[in-house]
Amino acid sequence: MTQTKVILLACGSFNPPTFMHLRMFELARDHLNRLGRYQVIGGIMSPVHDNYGKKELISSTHRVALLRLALQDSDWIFLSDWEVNQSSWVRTRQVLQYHQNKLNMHTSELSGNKRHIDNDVPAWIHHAQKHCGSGNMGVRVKLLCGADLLESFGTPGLWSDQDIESLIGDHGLAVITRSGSDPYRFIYESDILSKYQNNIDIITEWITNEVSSTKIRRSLRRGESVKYLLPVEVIDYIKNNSLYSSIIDKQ
Ligand SMILES: Nc1ncnc2c1ncn2[C@@H]1O[C@H](COP(=O)(O)OP(=O)(O)OP(=O)(O)O)[C@@H](O)[C@H]1O
Ligand SMILES: NC(=O)c1ccc[n+]([C@@H]2O[C@H](COP(=O)(O)O)[C@@H](O)[C@H]2O)c1
Ligand SMILES: [Zn+2]
Repeated sequence: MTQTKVILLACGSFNPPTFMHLRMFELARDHLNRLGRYQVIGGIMSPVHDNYGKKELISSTHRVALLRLALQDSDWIFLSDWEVNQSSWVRTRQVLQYHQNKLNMHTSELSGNKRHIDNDVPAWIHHAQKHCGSGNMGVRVKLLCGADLLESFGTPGLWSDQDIESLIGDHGLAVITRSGSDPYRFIYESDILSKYQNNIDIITEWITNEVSSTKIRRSLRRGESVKYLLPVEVIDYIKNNSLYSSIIDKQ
C-alpha cells in the first residue's frame, strides 16, 4: 500500500493551550498511522491572528509564548507563528495553503540540486525535511480539528463553500470527537461534506475529556486551581503575567 506522508495542522485560539489541544495530535497520529494509508511525520499549531476578535482573546504575543512552553515536551509538534504575523486575520484555507506551499518548496529543494541556505527555516520545516526522505515530494498538510470546528462549517456566512471544498478536497480533515458534537450526523446532513467524505477521518476520543479553554479561563478568573489541566510551565507563565485574572484580582 502506498503511504501518504502527512503533517497535521491545528488552527484555533489556544487561549490558553490545554492538554486536550496536545492530545488531539497524539490521537490523530495513532489513528492515521494505524490505517496504513498515512504516515504522520509532524504536527503544527497555528494560533489565530489577534484580529480574529474572539471574546477574551489575549494578545498573540502571550499565546505564542504559552504554546512554546506547551510544546517544549514534544519532539514532533511545532508552533507556526506565520498566521499571527500577518497584517490581519487569514482564512484557514490560506493558512493550510501557505504551509503546504512552503513545505513543497523546501522538500523539493531537498530532492533537487539546490542546497538550502536559508537559516530562517522554521523548526516544523526542518523536522519535515528530516522525515520526508529524499525525492519525496508528497507530504500533505491536513487540517486537524475538534468536531465543534467541523460543525462550525454549518454556521451561515462563516466559511465559504469554496474554502470548505478546498480544505477537504485538497488537504483533508482529521476530526476528533468532542462531547456535544455528532460529526457522523453532521457529515450525513451536509451535501458538500458527504461528497468529500473519503477525505475526512473521524477519530473517536474514548478517554473523554471535556476540558476547554473557556472553562480554564473561568477557573482562572475565579482564582481556582487549573493544575493537571495544562502543562505546569503554561500555568506558571499565566500566573507570572497575571493573564486571565479578573478585574477584582487586579485591584
Ligand atoms: N476537549 C476537546 N476535544 C476535542 N477537540 C478539542 C477539545 N478542545 C479543543 N479542541 C479543538 O482544538 C481546536 C482549537 O480550539 P480552541 O482554541 O477554540 O479551544 P477550546 O478549548 O475550544 O477554546 P474555547 O473554549 O476558547 O473555544 C479546535 O479544533 C477545537 O475543536
Ligand atoms: N472562513 C474561515 O476560514 C474561518 C471561519 C471561522 C473560523 N476559522 C478558524 O477556525 C479557528 C477557530 O478557532 P476557535 O474555535 O478558537 O474560534 C480559528 O483558527 C479561525 O481562524 C476560519
Ligand atoms: Zn473553541
